[in-house]
Amino acid sequence: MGLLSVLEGPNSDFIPSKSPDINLNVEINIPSLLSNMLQDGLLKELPRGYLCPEYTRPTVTYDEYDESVLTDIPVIDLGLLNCGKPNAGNILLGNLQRACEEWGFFYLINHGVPKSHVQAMQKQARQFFSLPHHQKRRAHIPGQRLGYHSMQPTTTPSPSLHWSEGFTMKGLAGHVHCSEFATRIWPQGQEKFGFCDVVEEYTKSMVGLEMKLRDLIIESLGVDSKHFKQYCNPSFSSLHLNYYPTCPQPTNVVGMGAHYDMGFFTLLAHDDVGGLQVQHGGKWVNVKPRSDAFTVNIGDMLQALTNGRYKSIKHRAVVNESRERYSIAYFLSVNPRLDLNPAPELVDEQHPRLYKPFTFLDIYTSVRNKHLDELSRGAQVLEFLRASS
Ligand SMILES: O=C(O)CCC(=O)C(=O)O
Ligand SMILES: [Fe+2]
Repeated sequence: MGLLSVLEGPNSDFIPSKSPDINLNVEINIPSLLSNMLQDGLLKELPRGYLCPEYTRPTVTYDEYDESVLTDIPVIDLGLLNCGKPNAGNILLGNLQRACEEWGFFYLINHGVPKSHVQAMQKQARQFFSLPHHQKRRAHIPGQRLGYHSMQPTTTPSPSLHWSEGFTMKGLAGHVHCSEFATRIWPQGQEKFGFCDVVEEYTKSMVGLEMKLRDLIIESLGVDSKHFKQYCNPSFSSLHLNYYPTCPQPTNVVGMGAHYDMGFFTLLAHDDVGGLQVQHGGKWVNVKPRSDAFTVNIGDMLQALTNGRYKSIKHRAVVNESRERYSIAYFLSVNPRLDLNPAPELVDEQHPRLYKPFTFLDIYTSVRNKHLDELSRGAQVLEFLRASS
């Protein structure tokens, strides 16, 4: 089979290469195709653009679990809300407060989202990413953090390409715009209805859960909720599907480089293949997927609104040689045009204001571009917004 015919379509996104890694003068930055070509022997080596510099190379492989640390990862049980036991609600709020202060990350169990909704969404993600490349590309919108990307655009610049593909849908109050994408991907097919129905059902579940969790997080801070709600009312949310194909050199690449999520918090549904790593106490920790749980990570905007009390956590995704992986991230973000100010109750003499006022939009229009190098080396964007600098 000729190399170009592997691209299976007229519209493929190969990029002319200055120093070709393969015989033809093209470099194909599509991890799923590269993975197949490496397996079939059509390609001998990973294209150089994917190889990590030493300092970002994964040091822990995807399934090395440190049980002693795993048992420390906080577990937040929403079942405590309705269990009828006295004081259960306060126990839940205390647990949540500690999880957000000490980790910025937790497993969320008894969350009320039916397993069937998660499984249906995972099935749709698998179906979408297994389409021929030219068909997935119909959902590609150049230059935007929206739609399908074979080169994932992440908020944090990365020194190497990510070994993953992504598909982002955005919308307000959980109404993510799905049907335009679906009609482009399947102009004649019935598949579009199935896809949109599942996305709608899943996001509806996520909105319910997101609101419940948002209110609990605010309650756990013991502050007036009005201050927080102005930033996420209506909720600015997005649904992001991740696909990590198998890779023959998993310790030389990253599925998704180290980053902090920018928003309020992220609800992540995993399949049973590990790959998420979070940084805690200076070490990378592999997070074992739990089929009964979402993982939740606090984002930078919540860190700023709480004046640094709740921590955004650095995380990344690693890949492996034998099992492809899918994850579904639901991001709750903030109104991009509002100045972010901490809750007044969280600023006092002992806790002076940590960050200057800034908007979410400022990050994209100026802050990020001024600090690309530091960010690609793992810095958090909030470091450049310190009130004292
Ligand atoms: O797939 C994962 O485990 C991580 C995904 C992630 O961090 C993201 O989509 O922001
Ligand atoms: Fe993330």
